[in-house]
Amino acid sequence: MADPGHEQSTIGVPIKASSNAMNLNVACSQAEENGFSDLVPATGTEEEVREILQQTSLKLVDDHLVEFSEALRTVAKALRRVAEGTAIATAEAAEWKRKYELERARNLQLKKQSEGSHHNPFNEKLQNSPDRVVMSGPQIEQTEKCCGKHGICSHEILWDEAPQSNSKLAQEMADAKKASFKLCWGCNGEKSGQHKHEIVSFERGNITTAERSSKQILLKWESPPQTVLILTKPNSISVRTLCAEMVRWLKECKKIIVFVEPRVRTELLRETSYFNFLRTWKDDDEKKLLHTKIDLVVTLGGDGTVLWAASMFRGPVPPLVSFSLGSLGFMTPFQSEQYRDYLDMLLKGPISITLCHRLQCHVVRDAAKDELETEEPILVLNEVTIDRGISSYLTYLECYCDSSFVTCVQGDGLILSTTSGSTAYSLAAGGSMVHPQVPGILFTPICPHSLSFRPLILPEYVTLRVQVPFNSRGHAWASFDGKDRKQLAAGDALICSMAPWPVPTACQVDSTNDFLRSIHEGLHWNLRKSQSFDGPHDS
Ligand SMILES: NC(=O)c1ccc[n+]([C@@H]2O[C@H](COP(=O)([O-])OP(=O)(O)OC[C@H]3O[C@@H](n4cnc5c(N)ncnc54)[C@H](O)[C@@H]3O)[C@@H](O)[C@H]2O)c1
Ligand SMILES: Nc1ncnc2c1ncn2[C@@H]1O[C@H](COP(=O)(O)OP(=O)(O)OP(=O)(O)O)[C@@H](O)[C@H]1O
Repeated sequence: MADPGHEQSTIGVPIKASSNAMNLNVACSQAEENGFSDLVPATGTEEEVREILQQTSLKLVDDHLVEFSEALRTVAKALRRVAEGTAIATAEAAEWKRKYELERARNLQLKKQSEGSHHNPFNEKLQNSPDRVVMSGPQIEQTEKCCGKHGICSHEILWDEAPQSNSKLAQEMADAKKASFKLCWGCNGEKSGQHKHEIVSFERGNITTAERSSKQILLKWESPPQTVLILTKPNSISVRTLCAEMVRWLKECKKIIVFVEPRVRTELLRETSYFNFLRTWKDDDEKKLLHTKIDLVVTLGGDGTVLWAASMFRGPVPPLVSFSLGSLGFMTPFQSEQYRDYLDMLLKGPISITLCHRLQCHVVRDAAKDELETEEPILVLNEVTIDRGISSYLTYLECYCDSSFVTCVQGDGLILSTTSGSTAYSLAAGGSMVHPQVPGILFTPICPHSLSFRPLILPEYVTLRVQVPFNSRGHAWASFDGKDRKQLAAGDALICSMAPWPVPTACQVDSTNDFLRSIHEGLHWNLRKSQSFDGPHDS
């Protein structure tokens, strides 16, 4: 009798059994092809093999579907990024074109005004030269230097026609006529109005760069400062004592309105009710408006207090004066013992300042439907670190710079640092020390598991994107100036670019002198005993 579970074929073979056996063979070979051969026992019964194959084939289907949907998601995101990038680039190019046309129109007008009445130094030089070239076509002219007030200085004054002359040089010049060109801005060069000054000018076809980093800046008060915010390192008796003394002096000798943190006000009031005049804020909304009231911020503590002060301002930051009451004090150039003299000087002005750039960081969760759906931006003065946190696996981070793939970080993590943060964690991870006025973003790996991964310094206008890919074994953790750890799961990304609000920090002397003094005194840079004169010499 036939097995009730099996139909009979016309030749009396149980169909299901035979097809099952066939399927089994096919499935076995498929499993082997897919690298699951070790799962199929060599001496297993048919039932055991079938069970394993059912599990593996289901697992395979599931895995393939997951992989496929992840791949689709990645492609969709990449397409969206490309589309956004193109839109931004097109808008920027249009804006530059508009500025260029305006500038050109202005130049033509200037040329008309000055024609006939104006000696062109360039032409004069040519006329006096032995190989005199008689210029024809549009006159080459020196326009007044326009520095940023009118947007880009794009005086494109190329001569369109060949100079006419019988001289040999003129003939050679005519033969080697310089091709005209145009420079277009296709990246985030002027994103969010960060770059108000001209970047590149091209006069007579020569590309000339304007200075990108600012020279020493002086801050001059137009009206006397009236409000000072004092921020202090917590749990330090010497800091609290100095704070109380400084508050009294500012109020009584300088008639200054003093703000302190709510914690500090409570502490001081516990000592005496004299400090009732101290101002503070009640909630986050009031705190957000501080920059509209405060003329000068004073910090009493170490570098951590400077970072704390910067983190309080999520937009513009008032000028910051840091008194050293910490151990290292890389960013605290003023000695607290002479605070009266320094404050006297600073309240009068002018103040030599360093604009310490900050990075603006956005976390984009994979769950977000839209790339623009980010969490509140976080501003850092030193760096944002993406590391493996408590995970014991290597971090696996995909990094992009604008739309270009940079690398995959496989190691303990990655530091994206400002130049003023270059002497902090980035330095410890092997990054360069960079003068704080150099505009740039440091890209420093932490313990990379690779012999060839060297730190990079990228230009300040780029946008960096660090993504935890779906095939990462562990999560990553982002921390901001060493604080506020945030977990980044597979698919999450951190987007980082230069923030438009630097921290204007008062210098003791100037930014270069302060920087060099800090690396010598704080970090003992290149400390070595001098070679003695005593010994062999070049004859
Ligand atoms: N391995 C490391 O060197 C390491 C590890 C973690 C954090 N950090 C740094 O600590 C910073 C947080 O500082 P904190 O005071 O809140 O923590 P903290 O008390 O742990 O101080 C870390 C040290 O870094 C110094 N520092 C901070 N900013 C600096 C800068 N721009 N240049 C030179 N030295 C600097 C501080 O003076 C302090 O000695 C982070 O932003 C990070 O740069 C460094
Ligand atoms: N006003 C504040 N409120 C809360 N925390 C603060 C404040 N000021 C500083 N901190 C935190 O206190 C810690 C120690 O401060 P800070 O780094 O200034 O002192 P330090 O460690 O003695 O000095 P240094 O960093 O020069 O060694 C830092 O982590 C900082 O973030």
